[in-house]
Amino acid sequence: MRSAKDFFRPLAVGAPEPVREIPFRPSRMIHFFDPGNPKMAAKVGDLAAQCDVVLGNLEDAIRADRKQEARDGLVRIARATDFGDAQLWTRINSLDSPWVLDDLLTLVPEIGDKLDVIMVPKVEGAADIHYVDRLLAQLEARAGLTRPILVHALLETAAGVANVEEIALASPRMQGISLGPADLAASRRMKTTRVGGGHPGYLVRTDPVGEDFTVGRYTYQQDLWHYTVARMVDACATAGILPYYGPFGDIADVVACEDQFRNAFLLGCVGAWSLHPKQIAIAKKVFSPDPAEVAWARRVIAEMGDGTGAVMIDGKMQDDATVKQCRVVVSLADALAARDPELARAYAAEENTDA
Ligand SMILES: CC(=O)SCCNC(=O)CCNC(=O)[C@H](O)C(C)(C)COP(=O)(O)OP(=O)(O)OC[C@H]1O[C@@H](n2cnc3c(N)ncnc32)[C@H](O)[C@@H]1OP(=O)(O)O
Ligand SMILES: CC(=O)C(=O)O
Ligand SMILES: [Mg+2]
Repeated sequence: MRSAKDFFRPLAVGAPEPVREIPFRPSRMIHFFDPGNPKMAAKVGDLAAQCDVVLGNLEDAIRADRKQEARDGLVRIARATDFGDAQLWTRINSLDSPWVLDDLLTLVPEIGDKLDVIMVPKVEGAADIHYVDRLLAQLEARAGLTRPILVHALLETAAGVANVEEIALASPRMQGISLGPADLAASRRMKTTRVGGGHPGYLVRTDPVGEDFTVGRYTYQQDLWHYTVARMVDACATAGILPYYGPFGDIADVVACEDQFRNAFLLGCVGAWSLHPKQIAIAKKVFSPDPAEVAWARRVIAEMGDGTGAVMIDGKMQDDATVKQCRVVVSLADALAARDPELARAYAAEENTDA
């Protein structure tokens, strides 16, 4: 581990200064596209207008014989597209794969000035981030980049979860972490065959009511991802970086997707992945605080004055700690409204109703 005083020094001569704080940029949905798929490539401009983040995926879901096509496609798209306020991210291949070196050696010099964040899959510990950190610094210096490319880790191995705190703190480049439930399930030897979401077999059951154990008992399905998401959120909050739920693979089930995203939102995540255009609106809805909640939070802040002491509002006790929660909601709402005029109008309309 680097000493505290060296932490913010560039890792290569001529590399840009590391950032001291991760900028909060709206990232409610990280929309995945295959840059080698002409149909998807043609939609990237439109997707950038609707999404906070568009991500050119080079890793899983891109066939081995199409890796180069995807990489070349991403270079073309990045150069040709005006992304407006949207961020451009990529997911490179895993560090043990035969493709990752070409990914980095191509993308940083060719489009390093357009890439905001590089997502690194299957991160197992701080050493993986340190490797990418140094290599990026060398490549940035050679390419003459003036802004560091940030790094996002994908939490999808048992070792990664065991080391999530050190991963989050590994470098000033660390922008955030996403849950990767599919690979994580395999790594943990979970007995599921899904990409995220719950499982009807993972449940608790009420006690028996008589001698027959089969009657009169209710079951409640539990969230398979609660522990990991909560741990990831704590690691990210401690490190000052951003946590995300990952993908929900049952594209048709828009209802369960919304539930899974909302659990993550309530636990502290700032966004989730959209794998299909249908999931963009779900993420936008879920990860934008509800207008009524925002109006309530503003009221609590206003009525609490300097933020200390205790008051009753509509029968509910408010004190310093509820004001802090309300500030989280309001500052997120303000940041999102600054980028999303439709949301700004919804917040303003709710304020006017309330007044
Ligand atoms: C576990 C993990 O690692 S998750 C991350 C890796 N996986 C991914 O990135 C998957 C990304 N998504 C996809 O590849 C696709 O959405 C699939 C394969 C799941 C489904 O694709 P399709 O069968 O084509 O879906 P569908 O027929 O509903 O598509 C409707 C339209 O949306 C387009 N579309 C589908 N997904 C996307 C996308 N992610 N981005 C942009 N356009 C898309 C299709 O090209 C199609 O376009 P068209 O109307 O011009 O023909
Ligand atoms: C997101 C991802 O890569 C996974 O779930 O494996
Ligand atoms: Mg994966």
